[in-house]
Amino acid sequence: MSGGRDMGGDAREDGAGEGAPSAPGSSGASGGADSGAGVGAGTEGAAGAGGNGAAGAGVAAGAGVPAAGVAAGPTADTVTVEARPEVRSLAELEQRAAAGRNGAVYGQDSLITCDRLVRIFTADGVEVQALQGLDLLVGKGELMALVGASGSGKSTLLNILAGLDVPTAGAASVGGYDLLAMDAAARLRYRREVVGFVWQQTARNLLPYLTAAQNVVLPMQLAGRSGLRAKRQRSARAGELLDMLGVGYCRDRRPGQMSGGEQQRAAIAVALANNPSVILADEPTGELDSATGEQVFASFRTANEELGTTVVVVTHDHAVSGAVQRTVAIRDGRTASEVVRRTEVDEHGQESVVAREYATVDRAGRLQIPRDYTEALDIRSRVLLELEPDHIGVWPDRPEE
Ligand SMILES: Nc1ncnc2c1ncn2[C@@H]1O[C@H](COP(=O)(O)OP(=O)(O)OP(=O)(O)O)[C@@H](O)[C@H]1O
Repeated sequence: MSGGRDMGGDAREDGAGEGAPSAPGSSGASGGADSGAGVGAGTEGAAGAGGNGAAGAGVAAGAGVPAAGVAAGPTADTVTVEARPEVRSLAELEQRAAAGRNGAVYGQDSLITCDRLVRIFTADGVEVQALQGLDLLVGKGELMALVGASGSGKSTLLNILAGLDVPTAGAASVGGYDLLAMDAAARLRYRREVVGFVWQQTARNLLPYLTAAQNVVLPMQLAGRSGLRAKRQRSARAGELLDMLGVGYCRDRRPGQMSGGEQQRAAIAVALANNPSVILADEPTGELDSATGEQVFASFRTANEELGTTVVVVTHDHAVSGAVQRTVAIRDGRTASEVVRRTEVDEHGQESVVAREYATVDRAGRLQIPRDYTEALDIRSRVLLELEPDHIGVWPDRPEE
């Protein structure tokens, strides 16, 4: 992981600045002791910064062409800070356009790519913009969470990724499937073979008149071949999946004979039945007590670690959002910030998990400054930007003293 905006050593697990305000500038990551809301882009991600004479020039955002541009790199996690050079000639313009065309395609190495995704609902003549140009990349094998306030667009996004809903505009792909261009047959294949889904309501995940094993076999039957050998293989796979998730003893029980946690773990086995690339889960621990929720989350982790399945969980559960490698916060239909956790080993060999919060820079170069930061420094409509060799300073727009 390179670049990104280190918003403080202690990440706020609720993400998106939606939790309790934290003191801005406490990270010590920005330049200058009196820098206020200085934004310290990590030095790794600042390649190319300060490459021309524009560095260090104070610029009032919104007042003409800024001298310093912040542009998203090839992935949402890679932030390239570049000074915007003056255009000198037509030849240079052409050269830059060609470089753009030949550059890395956004999300080309990701399993899930959402590019400026828009979803507008119309109800009773009123338009609701549930997704407002959302960018998101998820790598193969990731275990990540989506968080955000109620109504921020999480379920809308998950339904699109599940192939249950179609975006109004933008682009979205999962495992090479273009979610806007699939015909009915491709959509069915996608939902059977590429994604698995776990809902919050336990009753929605399992058919009540089938045993746990029969529930796991069902998607394989729908997708698979007939014949005795295939039947035995399906049954064996159902048993293996239930065993792997710690609910093998429930294989002959119907949902009504299982606890909520057991049902959710069996539901994960159902979602895994056809060996999907990704499992999407919407509040899978929402109806469970914390101890049971932890067991269910452990099953997602097992699926991720043992089978390499990518897992995307929408959650309000802090135990879940705090335990994944990456937590992306959605605010007002856009990705706003993310917390990335890494295990670091100190000089005594002691391991600890270090969480850092990053602000998202979207494809147009827009950066959302968390509300508690802007409020703390009374930042309103504009800020001063200063491009330094290894970071960008963001300054409140105060009248000259
Ligand atoms: N089918 C629909 N018709 C009209 N508006 C909708 C529809 N589905 C969602 N919305 C609206 O879109 C916005 C985003 O809703 P969404 O369910 O995605 O939010 P959410 O972040 O999942 O919220 P929660 O955490 O409460 O589940 C909300 O304003 C919601 O009212």
